Amino acid sequence: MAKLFRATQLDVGYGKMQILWDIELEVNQGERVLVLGPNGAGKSTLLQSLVGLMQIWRGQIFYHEDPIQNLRIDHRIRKGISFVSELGVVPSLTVEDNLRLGGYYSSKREVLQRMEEMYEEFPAIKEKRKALAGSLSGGQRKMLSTAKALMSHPQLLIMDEPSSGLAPLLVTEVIQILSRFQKQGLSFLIAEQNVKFLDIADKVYVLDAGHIAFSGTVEELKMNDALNRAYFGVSGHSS
Ligand SMILES: Nc1ncnc2c1ncn2[C@@H]1O[C@H](COP(=O)(O)OP(=O)(O)OP(=O)(O)O)[C@@H](O)[C@H]1O
Repeated sequence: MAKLFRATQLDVGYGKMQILWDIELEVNQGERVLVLGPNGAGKSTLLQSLVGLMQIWRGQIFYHEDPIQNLRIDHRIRKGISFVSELGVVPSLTVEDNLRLGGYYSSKREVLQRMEEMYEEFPAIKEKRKALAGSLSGGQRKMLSTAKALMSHPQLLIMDEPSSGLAPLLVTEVIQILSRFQKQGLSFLIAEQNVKFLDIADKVYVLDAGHIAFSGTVEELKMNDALNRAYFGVSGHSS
C-alpha cells in the first residue's frame, strides 16, 4: 500500500511540558487509522501538531513522502488533507456559504455539484441549508464541519473526537457516512476515546500518556492489553 501520510520521532509539548514522546504514525492510501486513548492521553495535541496548528519540538511529517514544511500555507497539501474542526465553521454565515468556503473549485457548477453530494450524505444539514450556522445544534454543527472538510475532495480526513457531544445514534450515523467515503478511496485519521470506532478501523494506535503503547490491527489489539492499561491501569511510562 502506498504511503500517504507519516510522522516520525515526534516530540511535542506546551511551554516546557512535554506531552508527546517519540510518536511514529503512518496512514496508507485508503486506510482508516484510529488513535485511541483516554482523556488527556494527548490525542488533540497530536492531531494539532500533525496539521500544523502546533509547533513540533522534534521529528518530521511527510505527505506522499515529501516532508511537510507548513501545511497551513501550502495549498497543494491543504487540498489533500482536511482537518475537521468546528472552529472552521463560521457562525455568521449560512450552512450553504460555509460549505462553499470548504472547496477549491474552478467553476460554480462544480461547487454546486459537490454541495449536493454533501446534502445527500448529510441530510441533517440539507434541511438547514439557508440557516445561519450559528443557529445549528451541536450535532448539526458537527455534521456541517465534517461536510465542509469533505468539500475539497481530500485524500485524507483528520478528525478529532467525531463522537464528542453526539447522541449514540448520531455516532452510528457518522460511522456509516465515513464508511461510504472510505469506499470511494478516502483515508482517515481519527482520534477518539470511543471504542465504537474500532468497528471501522484498519489500523489502531493506542496513545497512553503521550506514548504510542500499541500499533497494529484491531485483531492484534484484542490479543494485547495496551487498551486496558491505557484506560484502566497505571501507565507503565515514566514521564
Ligand atoms: N494549551 C495547553 N497548555 C498546556 N497544557 C495543555 C494544553 N492543552 C492540553 N494540555 C495538556 O496536554 C495533555 C494532553 O491533552 P490533549 O487535549 O492533547 O489530550 P486528549 O487525549 O485529546 O484528551 P481529551 O480526550 O480529554 O480531549 C493534558 O495533560 C493537557 O492538560
